[in-house]
Amino acid sequence: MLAIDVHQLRKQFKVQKNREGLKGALKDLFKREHTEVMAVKDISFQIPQGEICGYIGENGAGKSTTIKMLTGILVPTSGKLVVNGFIPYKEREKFVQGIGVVFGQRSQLWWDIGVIESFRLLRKVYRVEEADFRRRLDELVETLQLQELLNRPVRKLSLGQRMRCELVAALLHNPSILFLDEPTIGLDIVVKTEIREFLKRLNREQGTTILLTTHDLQDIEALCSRVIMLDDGRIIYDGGLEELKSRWGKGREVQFQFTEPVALEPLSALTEGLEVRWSLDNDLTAKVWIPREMNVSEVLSRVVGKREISDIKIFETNTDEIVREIYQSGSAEAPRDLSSLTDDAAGEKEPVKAGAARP
Ligand SMILES: Nc1ncnc2c1ncn2[C@@H]1O[C@H](COP(=O)(O)OP(=O)(O)OP(=O)(O)O)[C@@H](O)[C@H]1O
Repeated sequence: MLAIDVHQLRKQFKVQKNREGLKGALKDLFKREHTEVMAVKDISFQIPQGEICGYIGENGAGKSTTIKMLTGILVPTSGKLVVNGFIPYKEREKFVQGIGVVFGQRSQLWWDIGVIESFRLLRKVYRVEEADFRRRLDELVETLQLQELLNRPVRKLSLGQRMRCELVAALLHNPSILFLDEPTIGLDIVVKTEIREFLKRLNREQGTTILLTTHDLQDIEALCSRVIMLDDGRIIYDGGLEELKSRWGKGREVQFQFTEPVALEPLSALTEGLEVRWSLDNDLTAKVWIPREMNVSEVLSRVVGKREISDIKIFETNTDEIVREIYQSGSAEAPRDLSSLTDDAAGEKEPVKAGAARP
């Protein structure tokens, strides 16, 4: 069974227009004018159980709107949507038992009471058996090292501590799908790494499916084998991270650590005739940028043997740059070019009841 199955999903928002001036305001009183904003434009994708998939795109691309539809908070304008075997907005009560949600910017914990009290309340909300709750809580508290925090009120926790508690809150009922919206936002690198490790382990040991929205491409690199990229409400890429890099990556950088001080000119002379770019990090360290189509060994062979080298590191193009590159090439060219990669084959269109956001 698929964890998430989406066909031709669309979300259109009706936005009220404000007319200018007093006259306009008076007219607005009687008859409001509306415009429509199409936040998600007929997207299709399938996510098998046990996958960690990154859902990325610039601000306003439609990520949150999709997640809200997938978690049953918003009703789609049209399209087909099955998550964990349920239609999220229709079968909400049964549906939420099987999913966990963490919104990095919002908390599902009660601000003024001890963390453990929030967990106990959530146990009741999700109707988890006491024994199961205890077992699960012990496990999570141990892995995320929350022992000392359990009796503190949430408002007294640091952001990193709070995020770890949010994860526990989202996982107490043992959901098979976890939706994460910017889970590492604002966290320092140590906590980010801890959270990534925890998510990897959760996926490996329990087979939890994870859909992850993030602006932090390190999250994607660390966790996701697949990336869905959204631009202006449409999917412009759906595929492997490696494939994304090889299609759009702009080359590699090799860093040399020399045993004796070096300067730019003699280094450039070594690679004369090759389209590479040298830069110095410090006296002993230099980097050379190599275009993707060139073989790294071509450059290495020119340098090794001529200079004494104590260390070599090869850096792949950073995904951040790739994404920027795709955006810059614009939604006009990129989607056409990438359409063969997206799983956007015209699925049957099955309109569902349009409606407003649920409270
Ligand atoms: N309730 C709403 N009413 C009207 N327009 C909306 C509503 N929610 C979102 N939009 C619009 O839909 C588009 C997509 O917004 P959405 O929040 O899904 O983007 P996003 O990719 O999550 O962006 P971000 O990274 O900034 O969170 C935007 O143009 C936004 O202004």
